[in-house]
Amino acid sequence: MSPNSIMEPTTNLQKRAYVTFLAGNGDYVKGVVGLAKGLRKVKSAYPLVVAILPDVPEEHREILESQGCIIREIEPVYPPENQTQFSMAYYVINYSKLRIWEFVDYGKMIYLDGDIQVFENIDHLFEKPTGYFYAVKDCFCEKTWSTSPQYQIKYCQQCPEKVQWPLEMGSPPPLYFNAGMFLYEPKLETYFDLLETLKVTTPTSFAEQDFLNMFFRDVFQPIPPVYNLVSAMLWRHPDKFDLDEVKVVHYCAAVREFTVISTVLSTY
Ligand SMILES: O=c1ccn([C@@H]2O[C@H](COP(=O)(O)OP(=O)(O)O)[C@@H](O)[C@H]2O)c(=O)[nH]1
Ligand SMILES: OC[C@H]1O[C@H](O[C@@H]2[C@@H](O)[C@H](O)[C@@H](O)[C@H](O)[C@@H]2O)[C@H](O)[C@@H](O)[C@H]1O
Repeated sequence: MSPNSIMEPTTNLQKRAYVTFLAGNGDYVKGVVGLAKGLRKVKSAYPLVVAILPDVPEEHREILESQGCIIREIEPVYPPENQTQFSMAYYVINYSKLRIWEFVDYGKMIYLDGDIQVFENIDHLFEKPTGYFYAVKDCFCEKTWSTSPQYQIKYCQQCPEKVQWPLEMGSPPPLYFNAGMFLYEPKLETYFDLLETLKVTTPTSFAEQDFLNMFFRDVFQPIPPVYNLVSAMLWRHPDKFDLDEVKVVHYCAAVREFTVISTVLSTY
């Protein structure tokens, strides 16, 4: 079958949506419901697509549909066989996020993790110039990074002025984004390239986040932390953002830190 006979869904470059990922029958569905409510509350003009693995129960699918979500079942994506110790064992299922590049009936999509809440409208991000991958720089200061050279020398890209990257360690790591929120353009060519590249890429601690950082390194455009405030930023780098300007909060923290997050956010 010649390549041009592959039936491609019609791409509508003006068609936009938010998209998240849901796996399993646990509490993440509550996060996705919160995300759907948050987007509605800030009067977003675009729907929320939920890419779900087959293990999401019918009851959860119905709850999401009742919240106006567009459900799309995807097949899991697994990294090559490996002995990698992921920073969190369950990260292995996060490679399934790569399926969202197949949603080519949309021209642009903003991916948001299910543990994210949107407090102000961010629809304007869709007007960003095409051809780039927009995301927020991550922080290396949490224990989850303890096996990384950055953590071991207390270097963080959020404050490179504090601990200089030593010359003897070569060039500093390239800018690195958190993969819990990003603006991207679904394209089949990119999708197939992602899957083929994954087959020959050794998995590392942060699973698909590391992989996406490697894959999009040349087109990654950092956007301000107010678009994906990784919770650790509240206690690690409070000087790097204005809490009054925060639009999106990413609750990716150990449970004990939720008290800090809720205390700090409740004062605003
Ligand atoms: O068992 C799981 C694990 C992860 N996720 C989805 O994958 C995202 C990324 O995982 P997680 O939030 O745990 O990563 P973090 O940003 O907290 O490291 C979640 O927000 C969910 O949207 C899920 O649905 N079920
Ligand atoms: O599978 C890898 C995950 O990596 C990222 O989470 C991490 C990262 O933010 C670290 O910097 C934090 O220290 C850590 O707590 C947090 O879990 C993404 O948010 C998530 O969507 C997913 O890609």
